[in-house]
Amino acid sequence: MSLSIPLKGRWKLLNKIGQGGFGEIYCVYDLENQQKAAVKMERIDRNKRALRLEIAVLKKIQESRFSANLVYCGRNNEYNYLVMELLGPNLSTLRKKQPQQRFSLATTIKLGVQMIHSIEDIHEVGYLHRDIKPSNFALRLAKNMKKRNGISPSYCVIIDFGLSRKYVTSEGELRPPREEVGFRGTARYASINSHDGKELSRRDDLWSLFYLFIEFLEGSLPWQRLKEKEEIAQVKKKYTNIGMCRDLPEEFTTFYKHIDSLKYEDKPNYKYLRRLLTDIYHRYGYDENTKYDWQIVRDNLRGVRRSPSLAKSFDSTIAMTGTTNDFSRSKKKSLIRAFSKEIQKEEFDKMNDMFFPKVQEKSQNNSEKQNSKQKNKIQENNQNENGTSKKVKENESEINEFEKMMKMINGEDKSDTTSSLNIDDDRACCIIL
Ligand SMILES: Nc1ncnc2c1ncn2[C@@H]1O[C@H](COP(=O)(O)OP(=O)(O)OP(=O)(O)O)[C@@H](O)[C@H]1O
Repeated sequence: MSLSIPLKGRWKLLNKIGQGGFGEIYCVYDLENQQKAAVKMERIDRNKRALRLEIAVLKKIQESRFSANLVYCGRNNEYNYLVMELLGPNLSTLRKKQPQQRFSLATTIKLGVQMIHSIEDIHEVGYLHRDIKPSNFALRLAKNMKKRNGISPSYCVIIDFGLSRKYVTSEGELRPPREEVGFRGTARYASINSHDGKELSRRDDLWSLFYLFIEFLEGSLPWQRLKEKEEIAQVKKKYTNIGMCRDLPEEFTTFYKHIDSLKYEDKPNYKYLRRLLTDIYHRYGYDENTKYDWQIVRDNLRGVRRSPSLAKSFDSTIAMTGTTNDFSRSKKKSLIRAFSKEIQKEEFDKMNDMFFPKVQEKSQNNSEKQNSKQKNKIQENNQNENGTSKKVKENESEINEFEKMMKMINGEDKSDTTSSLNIDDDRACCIIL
């Protein structure tokens, strides 16, 4: 596609930053506010479309600190597109850059608590994500960390709602499970229920998160090298908590047991799961100064060259956070004990609240202001963007639905909500290994 013509005369395409099964992600330059943003593009002649659903879910979780800011959605002759906040690297890329391709316990826990929050927030608005995996979490850029309405946004953000599904009815009741459904998600992280063709529920997003934790801490999963999803399923079924959590703090076994106890209809105890992680954090003596692995590696590179004493203290820090692979797991644990500070549980709770305050309502005022700003912008350019392509044959009602949603998202139609959209949840499904 041409990179020279700005989308809607406003977003100039700079470079491609991501490619997924459903679309391409570009970094764009916003000529209006001189800021960079990200655009997800989906060809309108594709058979399987996911962007409409993605926009609907992203809109619904805009109140969450764990979502990317939705800026605009539109269509031109070739693409449906979504303009959103530009994020940093995804967690899969970051992990692969770590020594032995694994994260420390501290980093895994800090990210883990945020990931549980983000999953809870999606569930709260009635959707399952159904594709929880490291590349579907990305870091927020430092310049976007400033408070919005007094609330600090999270550092780790959940993305990609192309495989989401509404699990409640419009009355808020749980949808009854279908007898048999096809495989959904990404084979490496999919729950056994998904392999078995069962209807997924809230517990399944947490199963994927559990596999993600193991990969973060161990550097790989036991089925890492397998390509066929049937083979992956066989190996997954052999691994119980004993095999998976053997070398990990006992709380991971408790985590496993909790999600294993959940039935289709059960609501997971998100708070309890977060608590299990923060208990480990507390016990190992990590505190608010404990850095993410990528920050340590960066500082380490700077510091070691400058001063030997600083280098020594970095060695201690690295031992505590487990970013080096020169230490065995037990050596790391004993070093952590040696360095750990005795902090009180109450203090830790305070610290946890400070890091991960509860999601609060953003002020109505602000979103109204945003809506009216966007409304003005869309009115200026409406003529060019809303026409349907003569070259591409499309289903009329689908176009109408997308445009209806565009109007609502971009602030032109305030009477509507995404829940009234007729989105066929499973149309976008595909098997991704
Ligand atoms: N807002 C963003 N800012 C920066 N990078 C992003 C953004 N959104 C997505 N990306 C990058 O693009 C990659 C692919 O994005 P996404 O998962 O949304 O696409 P997808 O087509 O649904 O992918 P998949 O088929 O893997 O599920 C992400 O892993 C991330 O690295």
